[in-house]
Amino acid sequence: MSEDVSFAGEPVLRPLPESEAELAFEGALRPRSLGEFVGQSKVRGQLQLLLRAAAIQNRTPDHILLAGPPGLGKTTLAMIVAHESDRPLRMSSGPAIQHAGDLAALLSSLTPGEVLFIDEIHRMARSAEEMLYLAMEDFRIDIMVGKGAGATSIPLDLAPFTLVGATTRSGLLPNPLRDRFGFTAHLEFYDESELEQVLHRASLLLGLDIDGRALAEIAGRCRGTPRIANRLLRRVRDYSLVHDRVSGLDAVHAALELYDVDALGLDRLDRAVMEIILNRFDGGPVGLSTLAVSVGEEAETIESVVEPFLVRIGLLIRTPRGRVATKRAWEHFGIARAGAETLFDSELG
Ligand SMILES: Nc1ncnc2c1ncn2[C@@H]1O[C@H](COP(=O)(O)OP(=O)(O)OP(=O)(O)O)[C@@H](O)[C@H]1O
Repeated sequence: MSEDVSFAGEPVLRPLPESEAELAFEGALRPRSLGEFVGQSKVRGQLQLLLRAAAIQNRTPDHILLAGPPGLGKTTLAMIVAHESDRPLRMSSGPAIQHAGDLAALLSSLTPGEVLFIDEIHRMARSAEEMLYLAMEDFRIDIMVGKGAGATSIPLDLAPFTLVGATTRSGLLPNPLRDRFGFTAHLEFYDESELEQVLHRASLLLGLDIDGRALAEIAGRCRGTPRIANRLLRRVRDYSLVHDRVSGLDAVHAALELYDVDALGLDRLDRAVMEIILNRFDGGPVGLSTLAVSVGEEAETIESVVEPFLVRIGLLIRTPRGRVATKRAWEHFGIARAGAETLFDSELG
């Protein structure tokens, strides 16, 4: 059985109750304090300072913007901000706030000191965004009553609150909104040693007895993303449950092969994209829309989910003429080009 482990004085982690361990959705594995939160040490230090200063002055912490790709811990940190400042948390999302009235109802119902988390804040309606400017700065909103010439605005004071916004597309936020956050944290992808810590912690909570080599193998294939790490760990757990004779590393290799995750962490869609570029477009360049149609996916999915990873691990480059496969891509997919240098070389001169 896995040993107890504490994170720098944090509560000792013990396996979840059997029922919860079996249903261990993300929530059950989610860190509940900054001490349990693995990696992102700079962000953790900045948040800890901001929260402690607010506590000393007995005021609500400044508004916080959490930016970064999916699965890196933005929601987790929002929950930790509420937990560490011992304040209630209210959760919403940009898509759920499609009118200023939606936001007015939300803001006016907040209790003093409440933490309001708005996920995907870049997808909030513009009219609501403009209402947020005054709310963030003066804890006040102006409610428009009536229409046309007879319309009047009624000021409504709000309870002081802390807004935590999360976004995967910070470039889409208008400057007036971005400027009103007292602190913006940029979450980076995790390195393999941090992901091994995430996995070790999750294995303790899941009551999994899995060796370090197996955790290292998973860490190398989860695209620098804790959400993916935990998901792959659960698949390995399932595989070991069904094939109870299989050891840690064998279970990892067998499970990840079954779920189509290769040695670099590429999944089915990643490989489909790369194989189209390599085989159908001879390494590229190929435009985003052509690529999306060829693999039958939305261009947005290709651009915001698939490509950042392929670029980050050096299989793809984005050029003005389109996407181009790198030499490493040809090697990884074991496709020899007949003699000629890859376009990648000529692209870079
Ligand atoms: N630093 C971390 N340490 C340990 N586990 C983590 C960490 N960050 C994230 N996780 C795990 O990954 C899961 C996903 O994290 P989270 O939901 O916070 O990501 P997110 O950035 O909000 O994603 P999205 O942008 O898709 O909403 C969490 O449930 C948690 O179990």
